[in-house]
Amino acid sequence: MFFNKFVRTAFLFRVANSWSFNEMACSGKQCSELTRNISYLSQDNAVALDQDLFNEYKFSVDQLMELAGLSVATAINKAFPTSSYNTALIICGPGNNGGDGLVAARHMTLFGYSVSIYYPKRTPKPLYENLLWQCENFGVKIVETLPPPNELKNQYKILVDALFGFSFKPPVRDALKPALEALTESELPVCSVDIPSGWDVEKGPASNNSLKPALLISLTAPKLCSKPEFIKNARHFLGGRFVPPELTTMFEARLLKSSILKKVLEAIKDLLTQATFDCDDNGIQLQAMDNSHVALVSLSLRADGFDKYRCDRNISMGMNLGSMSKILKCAGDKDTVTIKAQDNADTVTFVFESPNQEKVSDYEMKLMNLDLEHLGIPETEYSCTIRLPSAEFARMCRDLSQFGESIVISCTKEGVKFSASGDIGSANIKLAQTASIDKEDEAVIIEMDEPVTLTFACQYLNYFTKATSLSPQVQLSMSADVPLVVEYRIPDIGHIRYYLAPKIEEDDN
Ligand SMILES: NC(=O)C1=CN([C@@H]2O[C@H](COP(=O)(O)OP(=O)(O)OC[C@H]3O[C@@H](n4cnc5c(N)ncnc54)[C@H](OP(=O)(O)O)[C@@H]3O)[C@@H](O)[C@H]2O)[C@@H](O)CC1
Ligand SMILES: [K+]
Repeated sequence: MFFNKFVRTAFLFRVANSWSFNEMACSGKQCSELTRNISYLSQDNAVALDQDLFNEYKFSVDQLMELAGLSVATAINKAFPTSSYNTALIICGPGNNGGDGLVAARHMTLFGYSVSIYYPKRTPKPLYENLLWQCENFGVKIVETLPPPNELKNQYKILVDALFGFSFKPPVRDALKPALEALTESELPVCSVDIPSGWDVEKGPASNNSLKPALLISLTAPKLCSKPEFIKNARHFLGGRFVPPELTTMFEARLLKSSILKKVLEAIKDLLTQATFDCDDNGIQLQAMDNSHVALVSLSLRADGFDKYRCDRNISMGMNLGSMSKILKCAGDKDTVTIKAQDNADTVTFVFESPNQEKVSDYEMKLMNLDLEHLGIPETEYSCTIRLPSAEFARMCRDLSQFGESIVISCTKEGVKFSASGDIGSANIKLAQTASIDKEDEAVIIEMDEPVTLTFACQYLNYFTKATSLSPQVQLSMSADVPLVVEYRIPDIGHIRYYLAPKIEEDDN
């Protein structure tokens, strides 16, 4: 009993079926596996993956077939339980799809079904001969002659279609036509293994008369013909847990402290509703104008700052930052966070793991197609750079914004002055360079080639200070007539920089 339960969870992932969605959704780990596997394979890809499993990953055919057949039996038992569907006829073809059917027959017998097999074109190889031998010894009945399709329902409650898999090339040859007709014309629910027989592996059913399965169990990965527009209302499972994770994931970035990513999001989400994360071998970059096109945000997270980083191909992921922030709020501060994406995927997955792996949760987020142009940021020599404690800067910006909408930053050899004025009066805060630097985080350091005085909108400076918790220090770089740069260095991993153009003093004329 326990074993049965175990194998069900271990080998079966549901792809698209409303009926036990909640069960899957709350079972943490399985959901991440589920999303990782949902990309559709062409016929060539399916054959290539098959070869990789044998050649690169050293699986044997009977190993894969056993796992495939077990997941088929498990899916059938879920969708068509023995309480209502106790008799099954499995129609087996000459290839490996038929072999999956022979394995499923044995497991279905153990699940309590009364199983018969129709196996018209037997392949004289020890693998198939042994599987058939095992079936016979497990009490599976071998049907030599098929009754007419309309009589099948007098003897069986379900049919299992293990006739053709991904190597089928239409049209079906005469010798196997009766087997296919039984599947298409019986009016019994049909459970198709990997590919509904007779369908084009990529283009789906050829006509309205093609097989309409009630259940499809994709093996390894769904093929193009299993897209929802083809399988319509059929229940759809993904079976066969033998795909090595590295085959399906092409981007993976892991941080032991999710808090860094949470803080990064806090630092940008009020300025940007959406942004593209550009990932390559060197790390993750984000560059975007704020929603009102006044400020520019530039984020850089180096690959070596992550605890694990892998990016097989450059990938740009457009994300809604509000949604991403909601997801990151679900992570505990001590959780590790892993961001994962598949090749050409339209989703990204966030996995949070508690310190002892007692709790693992994953969240899948839809990616967006953002057509955002990249703005080159020129390397600039600045007339002044001011480093000061980030909390001090945040407090000054907040305090001064009570007085007016703008802050004037004036850097001279005496120090730096932040001023604001408005209806209630005016305010000036002067900071001098720290005399001795005992505590670097608390130091004020001013480097000045030429004095500069510029005016900036308070509102934006206040947005920038949302990055305060990322770094104990902030650096302001200023030159006449170029945007101010407000930079927070994120320890050991990168930086976030905000660029803000100075306000032009209004001319009296
Ligand atoms: N890792 C994986 O990927 C795994 C794959 N697995 C399973 O293997 C399946 C693929 O197996 P496969 O390659 O043996 O091909 P499959 O489709 O069963 O049969 C080909 C046979 O059909 C015949 N035939 C073809 N066209 C025909 C026609 N028009 N009319 C009549 N006959 C026709 C063809 O004959 P031939 O043309 O060679 O004379 C040949 O004998 C896959 O779908 C999955 O179920 C799992 O077991 C484990 C993991
Ligand atoms: K099939």
